[in-house]
Amino acid sequence: MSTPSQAEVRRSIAAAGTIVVKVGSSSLTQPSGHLDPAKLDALAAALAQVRLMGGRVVLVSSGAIAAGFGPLGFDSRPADVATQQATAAVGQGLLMARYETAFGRFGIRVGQILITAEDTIRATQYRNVQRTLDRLLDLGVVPIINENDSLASNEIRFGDNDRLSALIANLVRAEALVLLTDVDALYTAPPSQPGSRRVEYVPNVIDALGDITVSGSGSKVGTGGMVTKLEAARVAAVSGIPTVLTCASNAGPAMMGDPVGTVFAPVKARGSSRRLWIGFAAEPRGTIMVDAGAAAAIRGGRASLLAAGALEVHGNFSAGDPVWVDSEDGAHLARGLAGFDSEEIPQMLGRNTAQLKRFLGPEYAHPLVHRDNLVLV
Ligand SMILES: Nc1ncnc2c1ncn2[C@@H]1O[C@H](COP(=O)(O)OP(=O)(O)O)[C@@H](O)[C@H]1O
Ligand SMILES: N[C@@H](CCC(=O)OP(=O)(O)O)C(=O)O
Repeated sequence: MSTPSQAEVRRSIAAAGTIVVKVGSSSLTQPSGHLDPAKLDALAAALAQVRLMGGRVVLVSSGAIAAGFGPLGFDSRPADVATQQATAAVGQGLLMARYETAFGRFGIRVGQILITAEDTIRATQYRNVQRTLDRLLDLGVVPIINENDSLASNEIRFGDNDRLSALIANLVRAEALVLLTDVDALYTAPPSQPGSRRVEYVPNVIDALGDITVSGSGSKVGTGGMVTKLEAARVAAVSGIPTVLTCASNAGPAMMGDPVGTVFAPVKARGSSRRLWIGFAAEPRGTIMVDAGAAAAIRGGRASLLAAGALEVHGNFSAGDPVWVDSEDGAHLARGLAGFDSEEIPQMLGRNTAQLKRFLGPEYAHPLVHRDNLVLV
């Protein structure tokens, strides 16, 4: 695929039929950290324009914790996980009530979907989310998605919504991803650093990562900072989706293809969404180390990981969890979804299918990771 010009990428964003917009907590809050209804109303108005012109719009919105801590009597965002989860349970309803009113002014309905990283990697859940989103969009609804903070486990969670928004863009086959934050663009270094310059166009986000200094959140309420936004732009780019990153007040112009913020070109034609999901959705829970023969087969791209080629297993995971597949020298070869619990695997290591069937039973005569659930890294 040849690299498009900046103008071409911006035009493709303006022409997008389906668009995923992610807004961070920092764009929805006052300096105190509390939710700012005026900012939320302005965002809803910009998205409503696109919807009313026939666009299919999905909003991934953070802000549940920001919306909840004031009403609960806290001065700032709580630091411990249990209180954050309780605060999100209170704030999510308040956030949705605000969105309902704001979009209602334009006669637009909204629908809430809360997602945990854990349930998005299961095939059935993945298909359920996809089906529900497709139907909501067919009905003209603006789906509003957030991580299910109250239920997310500490070990497996998105934390920020940046990567989640890129996965959702892939899931709904969006033609554009818009990341709205509290800075107007990506800079060559954190904007507080003297000499940092705005980056207008990133033709290849993978190559660009080495030239840009990024840091975590600059605000009291955001979590991921630029690191997770670049990761989201990368996930979108490898799914064939262009991204524009800018501040929330630029949402309208960004979606119209105006020269605001930073635009990232797609680097690949559209790929399989389920495989991408496996590759990026959640942190692996463990590692299966393989011998040289299995490593070569996996690098070839068509092979399942069989127990015969596996040497060691590390970590504590259940069947269906994401795992690394590593070579003997510790290099990551692939990510995949394990076919067995970690404690079942040691007795299977090095055994071929006939041996597995004979010694352990027919239920063990299956790959440790099936090729449909394996993504090279
Ligand atoms: N190279 C960079 N260019 C722009 N912003 C950066 C860069 N590195 C770090 N940042 C910081 O990232 C912040 C945005 O991330 P974050 O606070 O997590 O926002 P959000 O709540 O929108 O997810 C900015 O306010 C900025 O301070
Ligand atoms: N899901 C959390 C998002 C946490 C957060 O701060 O995310 P972000 O502002 O996107 O970095 C919430 O709604 O509060």
